[in-house]
Amino acid sequence: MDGRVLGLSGVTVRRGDALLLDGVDWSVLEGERWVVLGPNGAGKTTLLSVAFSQLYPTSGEVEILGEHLGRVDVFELRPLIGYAGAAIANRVEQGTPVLDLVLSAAYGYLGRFREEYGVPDLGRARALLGHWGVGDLADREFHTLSEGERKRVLIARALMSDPELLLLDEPAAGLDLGGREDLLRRLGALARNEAAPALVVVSHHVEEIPAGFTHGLLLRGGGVVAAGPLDEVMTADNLSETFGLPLKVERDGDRWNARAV
Ligand SMILES: Nc1ncnc2c1ncn2[C@@H]1O[C@H](COP(=O)(O)OP(=O)(O)OP(=O)(O)O)[C@@H](O)[C@H]1O
Repeated sequence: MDGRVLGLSGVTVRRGDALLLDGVDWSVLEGERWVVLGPNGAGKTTLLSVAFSQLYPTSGEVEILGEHLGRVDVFELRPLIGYAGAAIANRVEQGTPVLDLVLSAAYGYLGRFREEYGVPDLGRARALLGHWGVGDLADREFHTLSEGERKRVLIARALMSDPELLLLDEPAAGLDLGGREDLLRRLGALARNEAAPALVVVSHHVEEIPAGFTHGLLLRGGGVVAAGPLDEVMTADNLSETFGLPLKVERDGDRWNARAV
């Protein structure tokens, strides 16, 4: 695998006349922690769907964990990739208990208790929920949880199969200030854990980049504006081009903020 967890080369996704991704080149190496930033409609979710082996590009090459998309059984590949986002949350059946949702991830499906789980699985699921601060919600129905609680449950679920690549689509969206800061603190701790998988987090806001993140990919109109180490990528010029307005960008310790000028 050469230390490369994800490799996209000339990846283009078309739907009718729409160009969702436009010749994207991108590599993620073991140990890297990436944020993907861009405005609404930039192609971030589309990019994550490709990285999760859920969407095949119209053209270009995709290598995930050393396997080439199109030449690998994606049902064997997907348990090695953790994914959390609205695409999962929206598909959870009404009445699904939190613990079942987390457990089912280890078997590559979504939802209800369908088979006998081993004691180690149960222990791991409860431990992950506890680690993400939602251990007391294990027996609640997923759809009765608050937005912040759901986000944390979905991250625990994404980690259940001990993935080598973790993809989080807008984990902080919809959270209040306290919920956002709590989640960013937990993601920061994950980022600093050397045993953690390679991380890719999608966001609209530079304020949501957790401490400890190393790289950034800026997307606009399906194309890459800039990609590389955060210090090189997070310039006012790059972010202004990405979001289509003049921005001032500041780094405050391990965190970033941006505002219009
Ligand atoms: N099936 C489709 N047919 C046509 N256009 C599509 C289709 N799916 C997505 N798009 C368009 O592709 C673009 C990229 O969508 P995508 O969801 O990847 O963007 P995004 O960066 O995640 O946006 P947001 O931040 O709003 O979630 C959008 O303009 C969207 O309307």
